[in-house]
Amino acid sequence: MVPERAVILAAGLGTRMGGKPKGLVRVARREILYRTMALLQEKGVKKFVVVTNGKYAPLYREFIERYGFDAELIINPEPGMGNGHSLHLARGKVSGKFVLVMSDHVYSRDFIERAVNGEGLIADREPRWVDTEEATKVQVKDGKVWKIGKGLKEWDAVDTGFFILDGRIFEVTEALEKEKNGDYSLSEVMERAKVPVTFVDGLGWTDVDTPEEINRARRMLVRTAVKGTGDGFISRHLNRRISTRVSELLVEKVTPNQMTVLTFLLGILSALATLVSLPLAGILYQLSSILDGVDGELARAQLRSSKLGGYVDSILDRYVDGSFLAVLAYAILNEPIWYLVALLALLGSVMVSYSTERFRGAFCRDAYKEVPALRKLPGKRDERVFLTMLFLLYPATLSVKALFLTLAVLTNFRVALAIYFVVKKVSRPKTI
Ligand SMILES: Nc1ccn([C@@H]2O[C@H](COP(=O)(O)OP(=O)(O)OP(=O)(O)O)[C@@H](O)[C@H]2O)c(=O)n1
Ligand SMILES: O=P([O-])([O-])O[C@@H]1[C@@H](O)[C@H](O)[C@@H](O)[C@H](O)[C@@H]1O
Ligand SMILES: [Mg+2]
Repeated sequence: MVPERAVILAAGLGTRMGGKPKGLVRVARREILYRTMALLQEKGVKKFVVVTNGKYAPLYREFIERYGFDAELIINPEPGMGNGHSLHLARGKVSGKFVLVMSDHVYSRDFIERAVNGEGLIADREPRWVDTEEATKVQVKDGKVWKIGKGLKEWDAVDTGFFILDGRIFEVTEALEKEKNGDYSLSEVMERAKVPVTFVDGLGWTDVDTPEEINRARRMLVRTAVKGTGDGFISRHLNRRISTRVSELLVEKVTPNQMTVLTFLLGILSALATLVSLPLAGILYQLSSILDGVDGELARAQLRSSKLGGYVDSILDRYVDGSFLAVLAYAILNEPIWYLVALLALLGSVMVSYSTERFRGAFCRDAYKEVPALRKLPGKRDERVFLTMLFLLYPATLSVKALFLTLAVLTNFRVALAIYFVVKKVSRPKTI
């Protein structure tokens, strides 16, 4: 059960960041704290307690009001003390289980979806986006924190700055308040409390302490924004390597919808280019296919995914494919039988997408997740576009006819197999 409360430690002065509230630093066009609070809210957290300092309180208050978060601000009058004291100040504001997070950590959706179901300190045994030299490291014994700190020589995992705790933690902070006169770190609290450790390994999260680490956080968000299923062979092994780098360059400047329109226009340009130069048309078509992945990456990295955006993007892709094949047939073919083949290629290209989208309409599920066999079938859009480019690099009527014949057979055979696999899956008892 996901806790309904979350405490956010945001009382630090951000000196390594040039003296600014790190939770309000924007990465991929969103404040760090917006992303964390919005994703936690999506998972069921209803109320937030933000512990900040007197200098940054007005800025956090404006931020909370602007986005309408149900959040209470607590002022830590001594931000120069350890952040364990900041946690202690939240005592009495939360009861039962609660989430505790750092304001300067950037978490991907996948990470939060896993972490909110954990217990105790969420630790990563395969940290991909932090400098382990700088990170807080944890030695785990019997499933609990045994030792914790940045200087550990031997360690089992890295502290992700994400915790699922309960009221008992304040017994430990109470004791440390007296022993340390209020100056102690969160790490000391966790080591004293011997909190349980939950491993969430290898997912997207990072700690932002310096301006350089903003770039690392941006790269993490984009690289982990690649959609899970549905990518074809060319997309997985070629297109995504390029599109994610383009997304990194654009993620602070371009919205997903702007990218959708740009990619559509490039696709239409590639169709018109078939009237001028087949090799150029093929290359532009492949370029538009690569960039077609950017709008989705931007949307997921910027937390701006929308059903409407995906809907429009899918329809525009069909028009690009239809226009390209139609203009290519008009430019090169002149025999009725080959117009028929071109028509079958165009129909098949649209039906590949329709067959999986109709599955979603009928069963409200993702076809590639429900019927894994579909992922192995060749003929997805990224593969078709790449194949088209290859055929058009040799600009001859024969290669165009061979292309249309290949697409007509490939796409319609794939649709037939898709129907077979779906029928097989649905007719099996207790499947969908
Ligand atoms: N007295 C403090 C010190 C830090 N923090 C919080 O604990 C997290 C980790 O601390 P750190 O990365 O050190 O943040 P800053 O102290 O702001 O950074 P700096 O050390 O560069 O000043 C941050 O979310 C920070 O806001 C806190 O709540 N109370
Ligand atoms: O590096 P930093 O942000 O100053 O230190 C932080 C620690 O104060 C915190 O206890 C831990 O949970 C975070 O992961 C991070 O390591
Ligand atoms: Mg930090």
